[in-house]
Amino acid sequence: MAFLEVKDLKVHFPIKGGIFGRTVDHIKAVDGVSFELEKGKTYGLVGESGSGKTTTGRAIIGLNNITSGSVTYEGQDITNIRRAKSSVRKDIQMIFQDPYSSLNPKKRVLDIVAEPIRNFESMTKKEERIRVQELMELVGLSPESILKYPHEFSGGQRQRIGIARAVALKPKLIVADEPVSALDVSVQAQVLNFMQDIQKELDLTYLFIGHDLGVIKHMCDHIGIMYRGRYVEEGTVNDIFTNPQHIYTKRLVAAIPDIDPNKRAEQRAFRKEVQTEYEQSFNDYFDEEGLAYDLKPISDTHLVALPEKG
Ligand SMILES: Nc1ncnc2c1ncn2[C@@H]1O[C@H](COP(=O)(O)OP(=O)(O)OP(=O)(O)O)[C@@H](O)[C@H]1O
Repeated sequence: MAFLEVKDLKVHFPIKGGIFGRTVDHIKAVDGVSFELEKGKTYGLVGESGSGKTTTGRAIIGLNNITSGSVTYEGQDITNIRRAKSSVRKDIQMIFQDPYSSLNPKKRVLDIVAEPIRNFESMTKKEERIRVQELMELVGLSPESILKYPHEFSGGQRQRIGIARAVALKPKLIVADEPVSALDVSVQAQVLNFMQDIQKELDLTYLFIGHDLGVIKHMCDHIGIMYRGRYVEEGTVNDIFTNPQHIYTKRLVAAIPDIDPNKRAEQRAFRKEVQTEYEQSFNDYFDEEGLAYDLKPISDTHLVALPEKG
């Protein structure tokens, strides 16, 4: 049994129009996505802006309505997670992209981090304070800082507060939506390494949403590549980085900056080869609307749900 199974997930947003504000069309933000998460591992959802990654994560956690498909967590159907038992809702939490806007600037850290505790548990004020102080220590901030406001912290520290809030209820699964992309490059690695440390310490499973393949490679065991609401490819980190199949994935991999000076020539050659393949065979990979066709799976674990060509 998979820890989390997402099956043929669709999230369509209505587009209203006309004088009566009727639904005239839909944005197919997520249009048939399937994948499985293994306990204790990190699964990455990758794709360019607008490909549907965030909507997928938000739908799992109940922040977007699911149009069709299903989500199963430890064998229980949680497609409508807002109606699920509170023990399940406590188990799945989210870390948001931007620690500048996701923390209420008018609230003290104590109230920000205690919010999920107040929603789900009954603690005395004293117990709550002790719990938040412990969480501060866990994320590497001083227990006294619970009386400060978000603006008194740096970006990296703010994201640590976001992480403290996300782990306050001892969850098992965390949807991390681009948790470092709003941070200075110099602190990104610290926050990522910290996320890996607490993953081990708290036995967490991550659904890690990102567009930076360098970050994804560092964090993830398995990756799904999204393009316009669908999967184009899925596989282990090794599969995707050493043997990408779809031209879209190849282009993403080819675009990773050259860090290792010994591999620069190799990377340049790969980039050129990918560009030539892209120009020569666009019609083999995409239909007239620019939607990607399915390709042969790299491994048996592939769950690509795209139309067959032809
Ligand atoms: N609440 C909403 N109402 C209407 N359209 C939406 C809504 N949320 C997202 N969309 C649209 O759905 C599509 C997918 O958006 P989504 O944010 O999931 O992509 P993403 O891959 O996470 O991109 P980014 O990296 O920019 O966050 C986009 O076209 C977006 O404009």
